[in-house]
Amino acid sequence: MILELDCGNSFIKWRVIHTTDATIVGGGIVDSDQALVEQVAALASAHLSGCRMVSVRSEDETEALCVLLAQAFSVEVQVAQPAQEMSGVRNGYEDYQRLGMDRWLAALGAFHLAKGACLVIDLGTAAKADFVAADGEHLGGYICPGMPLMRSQLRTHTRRIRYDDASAERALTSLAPGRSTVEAVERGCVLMLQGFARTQLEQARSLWGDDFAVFLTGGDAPLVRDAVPQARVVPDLVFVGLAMACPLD
Ligand SMILES: Nc1ncnc2c1ncn2[C@@H]1O[C@H](COP(=O)(O)OP(=O)(O)O)[C@@H](O)[C@H]1O
Ligand SMILES: CC(C)(COP(=O)(O)O)[C@@H](O)C(=O)NCCC(=O)O
Ligand SMILES: [K+]
Repeated sequence: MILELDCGNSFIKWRVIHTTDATIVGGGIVDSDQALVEQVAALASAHLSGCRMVSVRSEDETEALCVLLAQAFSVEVQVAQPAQEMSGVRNGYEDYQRLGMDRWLAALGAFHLAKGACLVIDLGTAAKADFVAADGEHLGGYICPGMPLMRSQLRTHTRRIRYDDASAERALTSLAPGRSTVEAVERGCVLMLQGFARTQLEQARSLWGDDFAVFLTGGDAPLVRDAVPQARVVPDLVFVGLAMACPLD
C-alpha cells in the first residue's frame, strides 16, 4: 500500500491506495502533522511500502513531515518536484519552479483525463485557475483569495464582523441577500467564488470556443458546482497528477 499526501496551506489531504491496482483503502483531511500520523497509523501502519507527497508548504515544514513519516512508518517519502515539461504538458511560467506544485499536478491530471484543452479551477485556501491548451501548453493561470482567506480578511480588518463557524455553516443553506452579518458575508464570499469560476469559463471560451473540458477541485469546489454545471468535479485531481509525477512500484 502507498500513502499519498497533498499538503495545502490549510489542510493535509491523505489517502492510502493499493500498490497493484490503485484502489483506495482509505483517506481523510487533517489540520496537523500529528493528526495525520494518528489517522494513517489507525488505518494502515504496518503495510505501507511507499509514500508520495506534494506540498506547497515551506521547505522546512515539508522536510519535517517527511522525517516524521519516515520515523512513524519506515517509508521513504518521494516529494513531487517542479518540471519544465511532463506527460505532454509544458509549464507556462517564466520561471517554472515558481508555479505552485498543486497547480502543476492538477494541470497534469486534467490534461491526462481530458486529452485536450482544459481549464482547472481549484478552490482551497487560495482560488486558482489554470489553462492547458490542446497541444499541452500550460498558458498560466490566476490566483485569488479563496473562501477561508476572504472570510478571515473581513473578520480581521473590520470591527463588527464577528461570527462562529456553526452560524457560518447555517448561513449557506441559501444564497439570497443576507439578513444578518453572517449571511451577508458567507453568501457574498460564495458569490465571489462563483464569479471567479464563471469568469474563468468565459476566458476559456474566448480562447477555445466550446472545445475544452472544465475540472473543479479543492475543498470548496461544492460551493460553485451549480454555477459551472459543465465542470467535472474531481476532488482527487491533484492525486491523479501526483501519481504521474511520482510513479512508485
Ligand atoms: N472535511 C473538511 N475539512 C476541512 N475543510 C473542508 C472539508 N471539506 C471541505 N472543506 C473546505 O475546504 C477548504 C480547504 O480546501 P483545501 O483544498 O483543502 O485547501 P488547501 O489545499 O489550501 O489546504 C476549507 O476552507 C473548507 O471550507
Ligand atoms: C497559490 C497557492 C498558494 C495555492 O495554495 P493552496 O490554496 O492550495 O493552499 C500555491 O499554489 C502556491 O504557493 N503557489 C506558488 C505561487 C504560484 O503558483 O505562482
Ligand atoms: K491545494
